[in-house]
Amino acid sequence: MEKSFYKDILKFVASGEKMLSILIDPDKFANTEVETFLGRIPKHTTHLFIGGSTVANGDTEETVRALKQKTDLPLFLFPGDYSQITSFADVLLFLTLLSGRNAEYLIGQQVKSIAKLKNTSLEIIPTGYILIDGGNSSSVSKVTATDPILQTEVETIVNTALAGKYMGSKLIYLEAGSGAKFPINPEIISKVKEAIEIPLIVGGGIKTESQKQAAFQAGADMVVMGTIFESIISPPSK
Ligand SMILES: CC(C)=CCC/C(C)=C/CC/C(C)=C/CC/C(C)=C/COP(=O)(O)OP(=O)(O)O
Ligand SMILES: O=P(O)(O)OC[C@@H](O)CO
Ligand SMILES: [Mg+2]
Repeated sequence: MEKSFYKDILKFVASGEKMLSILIDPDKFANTEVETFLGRIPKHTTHLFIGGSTVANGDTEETVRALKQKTDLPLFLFPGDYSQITSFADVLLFLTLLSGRNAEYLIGQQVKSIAKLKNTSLEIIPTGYILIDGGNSSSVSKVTATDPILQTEVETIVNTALAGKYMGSKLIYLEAGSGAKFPINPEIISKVKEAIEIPLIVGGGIKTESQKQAAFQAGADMVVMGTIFESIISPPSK
């Protein structure tokens, strides 16, 4: 049977085994030090996400190729822009920014990406992406010119996740923004998890083991950590 990274995620969820993804921003990553990086991220890392809100053209592909040579971890593209798509990765998280009302990030980018998807074997996973206030102004908010949903707007967050599910999202990603001051409140995570059966990803501002465990206990199936691991290696002179 053909390999499916999405089915693997469903297996994790079914067994109750939690997933940890480390986010690599190609602009802040030294490709020559991939081995050092891989040696220092947590042993229980299950996935690598590669992407950034703004990444110079070609950088994502170089980083993906460097990683591919040194690891068997699944490489998931988590792009801020369709130009970051490269067929050397395993999966493309086909994001739609459900929290915003900017048509460019609801459908514009997705249409632009199609030319890049012809002749690739990337597995495409429709992903409803919901930006929630993390206490500071995030790059995603700036780049997309959209406001995050406030953490007090729990019903709106839950309804947004459900609407995403009915529109076909196979994953829901609750995002507090890279480098968020505070992560998403566990209460929000549990309310969303109660409402949707599809796998739930949570990220943004998670820096400590206890924050990670709190997200898992509340119902996150996968936690994404980025900024906290960026200091392991820094790029030469980007
Ligand atoms: C082509 C497709 C299907 C999607 C791309 C276009 C869409 C809809 C993107 C969603 C909105 C967006 C801009 C997401 C960016 C996600 C991301 C990689 C965040 C990480 O942000 P950093 O670049 O680490 O931020 P800092 O630079 O502040 O650390
Ligand atoms: O960089 P941090 O704050 O860990 O956030 C990770 C990810 O959710 C950002 O898109
Ligand atoms: Mg970042």
